[in-house]
Amino acid sequence: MKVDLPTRFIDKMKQLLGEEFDEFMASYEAPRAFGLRLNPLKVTKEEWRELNYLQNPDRRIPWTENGFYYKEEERPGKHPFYHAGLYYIQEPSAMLPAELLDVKPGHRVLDLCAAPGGKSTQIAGMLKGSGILVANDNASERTKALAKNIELAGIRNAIVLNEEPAAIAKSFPEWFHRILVDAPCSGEGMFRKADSMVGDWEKHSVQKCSAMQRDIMNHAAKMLAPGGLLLYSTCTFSPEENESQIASFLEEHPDFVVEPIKHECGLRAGRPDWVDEATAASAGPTIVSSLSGTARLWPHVIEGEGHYAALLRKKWGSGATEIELERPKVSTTAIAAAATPALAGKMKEQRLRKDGKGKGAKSGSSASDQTPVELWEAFCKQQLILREGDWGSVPFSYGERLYMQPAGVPSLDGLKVVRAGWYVGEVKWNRFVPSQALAMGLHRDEASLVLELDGLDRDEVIRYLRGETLFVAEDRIINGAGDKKIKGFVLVCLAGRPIGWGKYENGVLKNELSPGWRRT
Ligand SMILES: C[S@@+](CC[C@H](N)C(=O)[O-])C[C@H]1O[C@@H](n2cnc3c(N)ncnc32)[C@H](O)[C@@H]1O
Repeated sequence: MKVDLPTRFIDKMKQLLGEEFDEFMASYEAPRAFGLRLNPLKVTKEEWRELNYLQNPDRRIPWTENGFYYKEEERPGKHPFYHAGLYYIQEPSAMLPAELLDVKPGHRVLDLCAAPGGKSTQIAGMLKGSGILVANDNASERTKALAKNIELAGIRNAIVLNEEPAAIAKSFPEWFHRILVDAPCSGEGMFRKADSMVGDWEKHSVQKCSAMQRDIMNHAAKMLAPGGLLLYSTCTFSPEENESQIASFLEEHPDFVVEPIKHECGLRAGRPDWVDEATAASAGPTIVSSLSGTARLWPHVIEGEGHYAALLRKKWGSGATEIELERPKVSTTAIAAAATPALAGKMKEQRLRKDGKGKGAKSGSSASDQTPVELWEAFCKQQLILREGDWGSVPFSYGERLYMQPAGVPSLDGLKVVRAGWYVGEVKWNRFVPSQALAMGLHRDEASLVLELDGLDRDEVIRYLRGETLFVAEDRIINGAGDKKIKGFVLVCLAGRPIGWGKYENGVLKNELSPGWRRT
């Protein structure tokens, strides 16, 4: 493929790469590599192989656990499995940073520049539903895609913010075990992916990006608990935004050190020799030489567009103790007992009603005193089959909207909150209406009524995804509650994974997919 690269970029790369420059340039003529990353919350590698979807299911992306190459013509973004959240389509190199962060179940993780959510969904897979993911982006429009991708992936333990890092740092001092700063950058590694990136590169200078990155990193540093890990990454090649950026950071933050990354699976060492003279002189040789422990992916070495990653550890302070990793123990019975958490973030959509009563709870023909939390509990009893201890979260109403918020989150007061937790539904006309996010986050066996669409009948699946009503014989509805009449909300599944709700009565399944979730 032909890419018109900026002359200034070519000259700079020639100077940096020396003998390797021709190979680097030749990579721009080669076809792009396409990647998808399995969502372990939905499918294991073995199950994926059995689904037999990709022509070559064994083409692993070497530096990731769940990444696979696919051929462009396979178009996985169009497949119904995409709508079931089985995978995320992601540029192969972009799968590296989250993989390096060593996220474990129970961790509190911040993804500070998260939209549209590629790395957040990857991190959530590593958390396996336990711990807390705070996903933030300062671009309001982009947080919509972020929230949707988190919901599509069936993530239950995430909070989505739309904030500047300085604001978050006030609420979460030294709170996170892991932080990812996938920084806004000049995007030199994206030139082959999108022509527009070349124009953007001309507009956003390397210097401007580097100042932004510095500010973001300074705030990230404040939020990391002692002993925690901070992963800084960019999809650009410029040393100013990579090695020099990290050298300056380490100089300003003597409580951080480079945690060396293993240079295997095509990863190359970071380049201390590319740190500019002034920065190198001021940071000193110990810091500069440690930069060889950072990593680069190069498009002429691996199948992918290229990336830079630096893993930094915050040293233990004197007397600091390992921050507690236990998952907060909240049983499902606590759903009934829990009060609304003391949290009143500045939600983007609505203002918090502290009495827990939404507008919907008061409107409608038969006014009732039931709060959204009570209506949600009633819905849980009728429509869901919950297991004791399944949900480490507490219900939280925001106007008519109901969230399950991971237990132990500090006050979000004053922050712009896009999702205060797992958005499970809202009260409309005095009834609880389950959300698409609830459907996507449930396991098939957690719903009382389930319809498994016939995977072989693509037509039925596509009609459902387009928002059409389906006519379904009653004996096809799986009735997990046993004694219940088959009527009401049915969790519609494909290959055992939810894709949305339908409302069933007398052979008719009314489609409950909202327009934003339908396939066009
Ligand atoms: C490289 S992209 C992130 C991609 C994302 N991590 C993913 O994997 O899908 C960088 C993001 O940083 C966001 N951003 C820019 N300045 C920011 C700031 N000061 N604070 C937080 N996010 C910022 C941009 O809106 C953009 O979405």
